[in-house]
Amino acid sequence: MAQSFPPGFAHYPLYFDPAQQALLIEAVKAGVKQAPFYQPTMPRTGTPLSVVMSNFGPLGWVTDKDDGYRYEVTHPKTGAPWPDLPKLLRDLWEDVSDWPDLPEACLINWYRDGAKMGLHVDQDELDLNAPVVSVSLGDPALFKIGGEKRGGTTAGVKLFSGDVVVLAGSARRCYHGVSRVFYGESALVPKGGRINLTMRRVHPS
Ligand SMILES: O=C(O)CCC(=O)C(=O)O
Ligand SMILES: [Fe+2]
Repeated sequence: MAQSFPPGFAHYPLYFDPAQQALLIEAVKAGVKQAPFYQPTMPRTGTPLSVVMSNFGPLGWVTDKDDGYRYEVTHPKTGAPWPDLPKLLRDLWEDVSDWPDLPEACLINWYRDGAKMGLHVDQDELDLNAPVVSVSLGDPALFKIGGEKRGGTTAGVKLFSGDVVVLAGSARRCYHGVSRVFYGESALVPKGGRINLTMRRVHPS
């Protein structure tokens, strides 16, 4: 049977060409010079996530043992504001989001060897109507998306460097995750692996 993706899910293969991907990597390198990757941990248990993270934008998504999932205006380790959202990402949002306001946060996930992301719903935002727009760079990954309730079947798509995914409508409230990264297949990310950039609105427009 054909896989079924929820309404509002969109995949734009190779939205960014290799030259634009290289520019995005330069922007990430500059960003993490100002706001270094840090090791996020799960609420309560303190278990480390397998990705390391940073953010662009006025708000950054962070998590740690004591205070859990939340948005912060400053980096949890340096206390400095997050770097500005790069123009290429702003332009992408304006092109594909169909939303009147710019995103407030852009999470930078770095998947190194063996990293993945369990099924979850992005739900720390005060408005779940604005879409989530995400960019894949570097190694390919298997992205899974199911329904609005936990459990049940998922559909899967292999995301390659330069691909963009939009979660709007129902898909915005659906469980999704990254079940594996094909580590070492791309040479784009200087220290290897996959970079994912996920833009979100936090406050209602
Ligand atoms: O890495 C991806 O493609 C998905 C990331 C994600 O779902 C998230 O950061 O909430
Ligand atoms: Fe997510």
